[in-house]
Amino acid sequence: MSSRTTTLLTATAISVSALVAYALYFDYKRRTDSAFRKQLRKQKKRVDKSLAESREALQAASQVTDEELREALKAIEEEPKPGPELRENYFMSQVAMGEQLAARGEAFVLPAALSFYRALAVYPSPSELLGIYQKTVPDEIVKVILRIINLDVSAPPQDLGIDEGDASPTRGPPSETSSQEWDKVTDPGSQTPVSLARRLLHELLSNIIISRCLLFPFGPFSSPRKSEARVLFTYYEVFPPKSSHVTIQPRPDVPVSFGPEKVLVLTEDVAAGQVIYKEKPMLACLDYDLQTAGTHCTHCFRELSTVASPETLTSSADSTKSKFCSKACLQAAKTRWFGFLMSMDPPLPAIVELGGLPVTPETLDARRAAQAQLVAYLKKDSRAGAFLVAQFIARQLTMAGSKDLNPEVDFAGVDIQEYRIEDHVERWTTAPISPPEEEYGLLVAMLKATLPGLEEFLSEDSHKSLVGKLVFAAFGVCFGEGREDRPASSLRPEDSELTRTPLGTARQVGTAIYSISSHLPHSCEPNARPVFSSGTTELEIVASKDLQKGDQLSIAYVEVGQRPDESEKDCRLRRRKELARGWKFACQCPRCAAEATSS
Ligand SMILES: C[S@+](CC[C@H](N)C(=O)[O-])C[C@H]1O[C@@H](n2cnc3c(N)ncnc32)[C@H](O)[C@@H]1O
Repeated sequence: MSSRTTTLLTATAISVSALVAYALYFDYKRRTDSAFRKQLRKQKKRVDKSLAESREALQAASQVTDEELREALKAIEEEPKPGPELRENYFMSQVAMGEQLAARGEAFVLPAALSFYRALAVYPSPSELLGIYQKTVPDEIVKVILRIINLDVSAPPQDLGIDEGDASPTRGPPSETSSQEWDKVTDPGSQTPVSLARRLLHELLSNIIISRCLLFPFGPFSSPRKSEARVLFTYYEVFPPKSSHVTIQPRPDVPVSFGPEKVLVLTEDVAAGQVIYKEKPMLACLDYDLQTAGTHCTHCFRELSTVASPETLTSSADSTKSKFCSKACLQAAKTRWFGFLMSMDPPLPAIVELGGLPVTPETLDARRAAQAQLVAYLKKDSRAGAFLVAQFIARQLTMAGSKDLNPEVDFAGVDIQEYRIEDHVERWTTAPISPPEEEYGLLVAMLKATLPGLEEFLSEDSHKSLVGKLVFAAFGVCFGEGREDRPASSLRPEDSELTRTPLGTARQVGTAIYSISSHLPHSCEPNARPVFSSGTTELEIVASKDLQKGDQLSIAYVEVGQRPDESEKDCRLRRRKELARGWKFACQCPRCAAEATSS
């Protein structure tokens, strides 16, 4: 027998005999000693009382009313607050206390939640800490913390006291947080911490929308802000994924090079007709006439006549009457953008409803009306830009608000957890276009009606810059040879939104944006073509001829073939006009150069 087994058996034997001995002694005393009996009765009363107290506390924790939480919140607000130098210690002690209370069981749910809340209120990056709580603190406590935050939302907005120009996200655990970050938690000139909910909302929005994309756009190979260095250094190493058989490279400085600053280069030989890579869209907007006709899936554009029973949202929740070809499409749209943009669902369900928008018939009506106006705007001259911008904002928020920060497996078909939609878009160049004035107002109204405060983060300039990025990267999704029945635009060609498609924008069913293919330049003599063979928005880039490793890929943004009634000169002129009007560039492709000298 091993010494360990012996020790265990000995220990068990001793405890069993000790228990038996104690039971015999206890029984003897109870029968013979009246003082012992009295003491026992007293003890029982004490135990009963404390049990009743715990039961009450337990009930109080699970049934704690908003009123009680509001009082607790008020009491916390009145507590003296630690100055900047003591804030970190205060944070540590509140987390430690929260952990101790949480370990004491259900009766301590409320006090534990209050301690965690106090810690959150002084932490420089509350949404990050909330994410940590969600992974490490018992669910019932997190629920109470979220309820307190929601109550906090109704507090009047205060000056956040955060320097927006330095709103870089604080990453890493609390110990890595710099002392400067701890200083940011307070209003300047006062010791009152700003409303936690406002700080959460502000942090979420400024980190994502403002600092990451709109106010500080930077070119793909230009010097990054410090906090973004890690992302920039590795971005082009992991994106595009190896399976796409292409890399993004700075344009080589050779005499016949044309167009964009960076190019897509093949990493292996491919034969004519071979699919080089496939990718799903980051954003997609069905043409208005098809959306209202209900003939195509709002998410993947699949024709619904090919589907047994399309899915719809309950009618009251969807002002657009959208239809989906499958539960998967309905779910994907709902969680990524549709829920935010086109439904009456809470805008940020996964974290907490930070908007503070009271849910009343009036606020719901206002939200519904703003959504309907935005959708109706699509009709006007078939403009998808405003809707794509709204989708882009919605996707950033829903991704950031999602509990597990799901990887973006839905586009480019790869797990690129580190790089989200904004990481791609911020690397794109902004085209010099001015969207119609009313567009900005419509977007602002929609954001305001969905998540009040959000509209402050979309300035006219940032809207313009986003439209310039998104519209210029847009592809026209065409099935087969394209459709014949797209309503004609009444606009001058230079004012219309054009999409990249060799079949012509007039033949598309909708507009979609792709992370890899946005980098494909135009050539009037392209070596690859976009194809939608699955009858959905999934894009395939197919080689038009045998290609070799190292070749730069190009596609035709417009119809490049010489029509029967056209001379070579006319064809050249038509292509160049369309490119200049639609994409504001003078085509410098080899064919244009060659034809310029021959004519
Ligand atoms: C594929 S690139 C843009 C890539 C990426 N979306 C970005 O913004 O960095 C498209 C841009 O490159 C330029 N471009 C593409 N093809 C061109 C061509 N044939 N001649 C001249 N410029 C071209 C135009 O400025 C066009 O808007």
